Amino acid sequence: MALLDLVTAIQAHPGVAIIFASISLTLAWALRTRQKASRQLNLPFLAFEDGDDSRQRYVTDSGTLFKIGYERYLKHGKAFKMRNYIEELPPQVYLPLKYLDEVKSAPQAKLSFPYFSALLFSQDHTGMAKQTDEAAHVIRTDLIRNQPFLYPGLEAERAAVIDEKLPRTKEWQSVNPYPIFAYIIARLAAKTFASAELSRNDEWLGIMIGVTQTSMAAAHALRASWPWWTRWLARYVFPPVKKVVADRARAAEILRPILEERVAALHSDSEKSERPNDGIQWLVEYYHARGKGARLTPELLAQNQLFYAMAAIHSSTAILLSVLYDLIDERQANVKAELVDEIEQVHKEFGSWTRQAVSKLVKLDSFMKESQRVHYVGHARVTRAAQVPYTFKDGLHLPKGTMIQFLHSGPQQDPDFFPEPETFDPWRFLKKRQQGDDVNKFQFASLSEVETTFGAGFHACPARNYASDVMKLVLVYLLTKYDIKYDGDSQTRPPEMAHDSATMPSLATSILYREKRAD
Ligand code: HEM
Repeated sequence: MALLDLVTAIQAHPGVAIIFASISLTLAWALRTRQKASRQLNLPFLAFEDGDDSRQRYVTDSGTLFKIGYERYLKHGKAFKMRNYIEELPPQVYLPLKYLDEVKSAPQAKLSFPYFSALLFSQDHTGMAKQTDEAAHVIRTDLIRNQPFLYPGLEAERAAVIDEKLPRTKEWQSVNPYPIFAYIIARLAAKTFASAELSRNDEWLGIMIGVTQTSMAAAHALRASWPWWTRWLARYVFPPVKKVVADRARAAEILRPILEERVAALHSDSEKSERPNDGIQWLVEYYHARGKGARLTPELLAQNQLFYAMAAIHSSTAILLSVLYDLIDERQANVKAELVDEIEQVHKEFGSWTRQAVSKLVKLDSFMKESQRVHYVGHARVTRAAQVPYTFKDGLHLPKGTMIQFLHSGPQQDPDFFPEPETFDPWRFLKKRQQGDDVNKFQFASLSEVETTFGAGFHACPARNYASDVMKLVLVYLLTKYDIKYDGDSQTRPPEMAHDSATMPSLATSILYREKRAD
């Protein structure tokens, strides 16, 4: 509308003037609040100083800046901020380790893990499933309580799904591993966190594997083309957002009969021991115990299931693939043979892969941890956003909406924490375990201020021991049943992929596999 038309409309309809004035005032208020907020965040601003400080540089090369930020600020106990390539979000704030304890103990109502995701993924407008308190609670209690009983089922399912996706062949076969591993992990996750029948439902698995990608694509597309005050409309008309909403609705439809059956069984006089032991049941019983049975709708169950899929599938798949890339690297040939020996000895002793048996794979555990130290998946951990203005004990003030995180990658390469950090020492953590007074320390799933693969504090991943063991079960099968190598002349690990603070093992690399031959 041209300016003249606008003036005419305002003269003819005073109501238009009021609406126009309110929108202008709201916009001015929002702008002012944002400017005020950025003034209040009193931290040094880190930027590329070599002539290219473009937005694209932050997408592809943030790792370079993180190294500088670690040496210049974090190592000396100082926080810094840097541009967020998602322009509408506030600057990224990285904190030194001295703030970790305070962040760990800060209540969710102040420094929130789910609120960080809500901002990062524009969850209010894309329909992406948000984390609920009960989703985390159930993993923290029921998964941990039931974990030892899950191993026989997981061991069998792992063999079935790997045999299906990597059929035994005498000749080398070339495959792109990421989608295959994502399917394997998704099926095991569905068996644990949903139900046995859903772990064999390919439509369900497709939605669960796809949800992270479709949700992130929707957030990017929405932010690129929709001003924030129009985004509430997107779920009705914008295809990328409609896809997220449709998948969520379809997941709820698939769940409806299963939920009805589970709720009916609770009201029958069936024995508790006859009921399934899986994530759907844990959630159904969680609600039932609180007298909220009627409120666990298929939609809410779908939300929790989609959240589990986002938490479980790509994190495990990326680490699994990353560890495999190190295992088949020609520089680790002797180490691989030692790991196979360990696996065979433990299997001989235990006969099956119980939780206790898996815990005896101490060399594999050390190798996985060193692999993640050197080839970590993602730079940032312990991500939180300030739900209210928050001031640390030393006076550092975070305005409401500030997104904070710790630089997981910094300490991994720091000789003060890990001597000769550039050397890949497969037994680095095994030696630390043997030298220390506590053999439970320095394991793949351990937590400490520099062991932050699984976060820190109350919100640290409650499924970390489960996830670590599932990856081991898959690796044990791959190492003992298959020969695997890179497809191509080079038999060394390909470089990582990077996007903003995310890092991933190469997704473009192919591997060759065949049925294992006796050497
Ligand atoms: C290797 C695989 C995995 C990695 C690397 C991983 C990593 C993480 C990290 C970094 C956090 C945030 C912790 C923090 O900020 O302090 C987290 C939280 C969480 N993860 Fe995992 N995770 C993995 C697998 C899983 C699996 C299989 C599940 C099962 C559903 C799961 C469920 C959760 C839940 C429920 C939370 C939120 C906890 C809370 O807010 O209290 N994760 N995970």
